[in-house]
Amino acid sequence: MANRQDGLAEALDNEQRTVQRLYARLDAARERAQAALRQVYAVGGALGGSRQAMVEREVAASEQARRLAQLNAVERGLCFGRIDDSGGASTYVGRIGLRDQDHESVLIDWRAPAARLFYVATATDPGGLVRRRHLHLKDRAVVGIDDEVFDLEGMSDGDRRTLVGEAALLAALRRGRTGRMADVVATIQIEQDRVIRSGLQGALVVQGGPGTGKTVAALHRAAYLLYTHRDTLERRGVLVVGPNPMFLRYIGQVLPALGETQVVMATVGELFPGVRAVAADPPVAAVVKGDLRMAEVVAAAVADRQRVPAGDLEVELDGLRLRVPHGVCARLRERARSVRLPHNMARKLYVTELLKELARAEARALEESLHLEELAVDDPELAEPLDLEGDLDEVDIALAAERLWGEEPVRRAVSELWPELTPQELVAGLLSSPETLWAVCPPGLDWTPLVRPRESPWTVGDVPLLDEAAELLGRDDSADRVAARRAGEEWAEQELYAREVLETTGLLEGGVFERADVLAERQADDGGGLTTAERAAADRAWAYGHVIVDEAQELSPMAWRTVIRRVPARSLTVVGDLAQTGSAAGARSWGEVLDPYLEGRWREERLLVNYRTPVEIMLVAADVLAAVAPWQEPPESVRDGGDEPRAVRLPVAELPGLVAAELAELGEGRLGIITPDALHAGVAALFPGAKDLDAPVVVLTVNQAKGLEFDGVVVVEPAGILEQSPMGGHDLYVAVTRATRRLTVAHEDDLPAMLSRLKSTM
Ligand SMILES: Nc1ncnc2c1ncn2[C@@H]1O[C@H](COP(=O)(O)OP(=O)(O)OP(=O)(O)O)[C@@H](O)[C@H]1O
Repeated sequence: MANRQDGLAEALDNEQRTVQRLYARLDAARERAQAALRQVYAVGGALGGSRQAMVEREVAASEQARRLAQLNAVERGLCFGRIDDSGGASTYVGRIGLRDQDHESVLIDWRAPAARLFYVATATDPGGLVRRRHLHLKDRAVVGIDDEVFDLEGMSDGDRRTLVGEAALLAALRRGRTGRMADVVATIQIEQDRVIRSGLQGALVVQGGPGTGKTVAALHRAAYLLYTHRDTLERRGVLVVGPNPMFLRYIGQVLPALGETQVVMATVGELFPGVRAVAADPPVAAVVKGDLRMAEVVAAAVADRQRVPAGDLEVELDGLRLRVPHGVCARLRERARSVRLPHNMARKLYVTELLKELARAEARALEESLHLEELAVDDPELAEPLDLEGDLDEVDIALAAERLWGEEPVRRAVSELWPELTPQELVAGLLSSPETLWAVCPPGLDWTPLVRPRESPWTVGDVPLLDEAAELLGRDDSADRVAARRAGEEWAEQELYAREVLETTGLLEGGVFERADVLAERQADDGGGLTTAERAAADRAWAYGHVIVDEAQELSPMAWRTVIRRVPARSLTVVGDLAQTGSAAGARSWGEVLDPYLEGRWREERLLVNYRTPVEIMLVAADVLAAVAPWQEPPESVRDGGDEPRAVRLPVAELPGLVAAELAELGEGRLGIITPDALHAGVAALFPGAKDLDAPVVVLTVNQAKGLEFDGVVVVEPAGILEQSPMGGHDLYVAVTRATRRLTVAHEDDLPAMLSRLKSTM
């Protein structure tokens, strides 16, 4: 025993020395990046040099600043593993790659091919390794190690573990939840590694039950792809689409902790710059809005705004009546449509042509009025009709058209026939007009649930309609508008950033810059100083290099259209669980939603192990799954020995007592209270302050809880969750699979049959 202890102490000592050396290399790399940053600004004096030189300096500076940020991000847990091969060589694996003074590699980035064995070696297939070691660090000190020795000779069948680094994994899983997802770079499992390192090309679907690490694997995949395809992806950017803002906050720290800060995160409701939709439609309206036929509806609504007057077009101008025959108006509309340009662009052509017709009409009207005057003076000499129209040449017509465009009655008449439209005007107008909906919806599509007042707030389901409208109306200037609006905010941010740069680099003391605003101005000079991620987020038409869609089962067919438009290269990671589909407009099969765009050219990986929910809770969840998606196998839980789930019958008003008892059981842990939509406000009122993920208690609807997890969960009134929508059973499955340790069901109504395993106490 003493020998083993001595051996461990010695191993810790040795590893401590190595880790110290690695941190020294990290410090040296930081100093180099800081010096390089200082150098960039020092070259050519404070503000001198050509514009070209300045731009180059800014590019170099932002590269060094990014490097510095990355080196700072990897401080915690810099090195977490070591692999030893049968030839006696050891390789250390960490959050970043580092080299010594002789340029020899001393730490391998976890994403590099050489680090792969750390994740995929198993007892049955050790790939030439004799040992894998997990290092546990507290700050810069090695506080523990876990070894797996791949000694096939001495191993029985039962010993052949399927979990990689089991001890380290279980230790990671036992940690209390903080309200923010953490990276799992030290304990990635083989099936997750396959997802993470799958190629960039094409679409990868990751289907897996609750807690199988779909989200965490997808985020590590983003980091892996950025590392492996840095050039392409930094230029084009990576977009992560999540189900709601709370979820995006929950996962928001994972990529920065992996040194990657240039990823855009958005809900579908945020994909249209300038609109921030959070409200949800009632299920019936969501289904209609999400139907692919809505693309035709929007197209028909645009066409409906390109009109021909009922009779001739008549415009009163300075006592003259300009008349363009109905047939001519119809011909002009056909001609403008036939160029197949978006509405607002084709409008230019239409307006030009119509103004020319109006110019001719004006000449005719003038002729006519002169003729009448002449008739009135009764001079047969002068009564010969004039031919003013015939006398006009092209230049006269163009000049007259230009003059007419300045006349309000003309503008009004033209705009009634072919108005300039924003997507917002078109969609708000369409949804508030039963007559238009009736006229433009195809038979069989029940448009009645769509009707609403014109000033209604935007819903998430509106965003794909706005996006569709933007495509049909023409390249919009949303990026410019957002940029203009942000210009003010940006300046404040620029200055703050510049101040930080000055402080971290010491440029302030060096006297290179005295004022942060001077530096900020120079940064602003370079295309507004926006990063790829910022430019991409502000531009509706941005083409991303890769898009990750999480909780992808929730997207409607129309939402898919919007997302796919963002990634012309069709390089996608689609992550979800069809048994958790809560939206009535959501997916029932991956083929159904993806085939229209990918024609079967997508591959699927399945994740089968549940890292969140203990066996005891999963038994309850499995009953729900059997009732709502009997074709799906529940995932297998890694954890066991959790507390027995229970049900308590009590009125909602008594929840605070139950929650206090649950918190006492959890000790340090955090608790989520999940309610039916209808009870949410009432329950939230019982727990003031329980709104944010950082609070010890948070009250959520199932929709808000999607993708999140808590040490303990209280599910309130499951019968209400079941009944709240056609997908209520799926919602209940989501609710009962959020806990890592304790699940308690609080109910006043009878428990649904699918929860009969729970014995209710008063
Ligand atoms: N390899 C791993 N090492 C340590 N923890 C892991 C690992 N894989 C998953 N986890 C943890 O398991 C939990 C569930 O992971 P995640 O949220 O990614 O699952 P999910 O499949 O997206 O779940 P859901 O479908 O319910 O949203 C998280 O706390 C995650 O950190």
